[in-house]
Amino acid sequence: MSPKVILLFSGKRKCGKDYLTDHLKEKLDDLCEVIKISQPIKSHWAKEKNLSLKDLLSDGEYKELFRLELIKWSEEMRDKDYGYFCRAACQNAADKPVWIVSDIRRKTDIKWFKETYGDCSSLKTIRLTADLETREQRGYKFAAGIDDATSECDLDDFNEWDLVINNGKLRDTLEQQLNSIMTLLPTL
Ligand SMILES: Nc1ncnc2c1ncn2[C@@H]1O[C@H](COP(=O)(O)OP(=O)(O)OP(=O)(O)O)[C@@H](O)[C@H]1O
Repeated sequence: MSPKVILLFSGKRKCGKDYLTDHLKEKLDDLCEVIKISQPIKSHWAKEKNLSLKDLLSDGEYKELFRLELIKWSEEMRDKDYGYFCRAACQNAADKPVWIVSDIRRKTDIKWFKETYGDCSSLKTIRLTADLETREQRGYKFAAGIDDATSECDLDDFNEWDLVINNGKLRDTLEQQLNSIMTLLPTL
């Protein structure tokens, strides 16, 4: 069964995607399922390449050895099938009225969700923003090849968000931020 509402969250590194979606999860509790598109990438790759997922996920030389290849492989998969990782992430998601997708990165991610669930679910897109100084205080440091790549920048010029939430300086309280998200939900 499809969820009633799918909330698609996006934002630059260290803007607080995990922070806000974790708190939203606490608030909605059993009504929701949190989905991370990035999660299946490594497990799919490990399976495809017959590698140990444990070794791949540990912070060792093994991971470094394959990092570039992993990025290249995931780009190739996306070129062939832009819904590949979205589909993989949703495949095992629990049957809950609300899905919180915490890390959309591309216009094609939004396109895939609209095509796949748009007829039966209400889709809402939410952009989290935070000023550079705040993000840096949270540990962000520009990395060439990552922060200037498509996966971090493709949604920078998307401007059809249902809701934009400031999570930097002069942000609302957490409760106000969560309430603004709740206004997007129908009565569940
Ligand atoms: N509104 C907030 N109040 C206090 N701390 C916050 C707030 N938002 C985020 N943080 C903190 O900032 C840090 C970065 O946030 P978080 O990990 O949620 O960012 P992210 O967007 O998921 O980052 P990444 O894209 O790198 O995974 C965390 O330690 C988090 O607890």
